Amino acid sequence: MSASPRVIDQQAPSRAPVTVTSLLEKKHHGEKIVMVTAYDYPSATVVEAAGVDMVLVGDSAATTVLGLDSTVPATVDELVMLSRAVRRGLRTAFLVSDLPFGSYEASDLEAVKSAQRFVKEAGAQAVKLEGGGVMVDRARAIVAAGIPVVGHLGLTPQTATALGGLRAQGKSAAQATRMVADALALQEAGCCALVLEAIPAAVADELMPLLEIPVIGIGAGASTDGQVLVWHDLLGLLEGRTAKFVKQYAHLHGQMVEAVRGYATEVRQGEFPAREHTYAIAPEELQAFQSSLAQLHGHGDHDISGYPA
Ligand SMILES: Nc1nc(=O)c2c([nH]1)NC[C@@H]1CN(c3ccc(C(=O)N[C@@H](CCC(=O)O)C(=O)O)cc3)CN21
Ligand SMILES: CC(C)C(=O)C(=O)O
Ligand SMILES: [Mg+2]
Repeated sequence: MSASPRVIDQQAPSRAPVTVTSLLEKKHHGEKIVMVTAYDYPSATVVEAAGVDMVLVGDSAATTVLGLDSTVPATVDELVMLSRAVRRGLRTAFLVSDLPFGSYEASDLEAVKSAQRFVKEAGAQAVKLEGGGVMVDRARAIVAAGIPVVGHLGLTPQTATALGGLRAQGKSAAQATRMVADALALQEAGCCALVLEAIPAAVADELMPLLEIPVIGIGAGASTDGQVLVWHDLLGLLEGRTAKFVKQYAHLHGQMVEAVRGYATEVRQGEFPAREHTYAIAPEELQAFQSSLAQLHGHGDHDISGYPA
């Protein structure tokens, strides 16, 4: 085989790369923005082929890919590795990487250093960080370093312990009012977009007219400029219950179990591999090989080809 180009490189480019500017244009034209998470090369090629606008390498990788029970343990090294793989599968979609818990909160310097790793090592086009308050300063520092930042308010899973669990946020007037202040502050700090997670739709409805940057919702109702879902959730790749905001567009877990069961059954019954999955050797080469084996061992009649003639 010659050095074969990646599958996606063989497709004719069908649209220009998504940029911060084109996302803003989409908002202004009232076109919904589609975002989805991806964590590796194959998932990236799928979301690219499906034409999504933004791809998030979420710290949800901790729960969806690594099997942990929260996003807190995710590290920059892990998310950089996954982001690099996703980058290789994208051509036009806009790549955002989550800054994991503990990689940006302590200082502006720490935040900028972490964000730079995603840009330099993985080719991320933006980073996302969770929270308002002092995190607005972290966002501003990263923007000042020339890296686009996506904010994230509402249910912020990295600080779920402080929020009293993975619970919808902004359900009190006080909380909702603070969220508006944080959203405006993140916008003022230069964020290029904002994610709103698990808040009442009516709160998002009130927030939308106040914001000029694209707002991507997950469990924030239908009025946001776009939606984001987790890859495993939308495809039904994991067993068990999902959050209220999840819609499953497929149930691939069951299909995958069936496929692997089929494989196991065929191996056990000797049906796989069949002849078409096996390599042939020229009869004269096989004969010569068997003769040399016979010489090595001093007697003949071995058939070690493994397959009946
Ligand atoms: N697969 C997956 N999808 C996600 O969206 C996701 C992750 N994993 N892991 C990291 C965080 C955790 N997230 C979650 C997880 C669970 C709920 C959940 O079950 N929420 C309750 C809220 C109940 C309440 O507010 O009282 C729900 O029923 O929706 C919400 C967000 C979002 N992120
Ligand atoms: C759910 C999205 C917004 C996220 O932050 C993640 O997947 O980590
Ligand atoms: Mg996240």
